[in-house]
Amino acid sequence: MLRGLYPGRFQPFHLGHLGVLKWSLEKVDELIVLVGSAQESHTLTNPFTAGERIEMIRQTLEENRIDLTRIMIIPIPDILMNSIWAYHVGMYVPSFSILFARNPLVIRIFKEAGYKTMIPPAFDREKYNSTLIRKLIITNGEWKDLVSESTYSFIKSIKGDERLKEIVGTDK
Ligand SMILES: Nc1ncnc2c1ncn2[C@@H]1O[C@H](COP(=O)(O)OP(=O)(O)OP(=O)(O)O)[C@@H](O)[C@H]1O
Ligand SMILES: NC(=O)c1ccc[n+]([C@@H]2O[C@H](COP(=O)(O)O)[C@@H](O)[C@H]2O)c1
Repeated sequence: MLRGLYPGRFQPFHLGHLGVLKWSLEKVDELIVLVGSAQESHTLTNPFTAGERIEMIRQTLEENRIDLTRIMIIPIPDILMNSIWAYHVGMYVPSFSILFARNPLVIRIFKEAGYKTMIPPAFDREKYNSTLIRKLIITNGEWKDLVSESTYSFIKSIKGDERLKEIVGTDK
């Protein structure tokens, strides 16, 4: 049984993340989606709580009829020491043998810790990136099509868009 790990902040989870997840699931039997920076929320770069991000991911998987028995979604807070981060992660998640990531720091840390790493293709990265989505939310731009229908509805239901705008002070 082959298990993989896909870390990210997922602020918010978008269709590029979904592309990576589907691609990774073709390579392994089970995938751990690691929700990083779990301690963060209510900031410009990290507006959503770990729990909210887990809901977005889970609802998107359900919407896309992805077998949830093959996926674990696990939150993890950051630590101050990059050199031991892979071991810290190893303590929070079931064993895995392949890392899926495009973030160079993450790849480096896990390579040094002896893990096999695979770099997924970029899925329309100019369009599908969370920084752009957060910017569009703040400026009242069109971001609906960059996330799944369930993520869009979920963010609206928790008034996550209003939260983000209030944080940066552009709601007035
Ligand atoms: N469109 C995409 N195609 C392929 N990989 C992606 C895409 N978007 C993000 N990733 C990868 O998914 C992982 C988690 O990404 P992350 O949660 O940081 O999203 P992001 O869109 O890069 O967010 P932000 O803009 O807030 O930094 C990283 O390895 C990142 O490179
Ligand atoms: N020292 C640490 O705690 C450490 C090191 C590298 C990445 N991370 C986390 O892993 C996640 C990586 O995701 P991104 O690719 O979205 O940046 C982030 O939440 C990041 O903070 C944590």
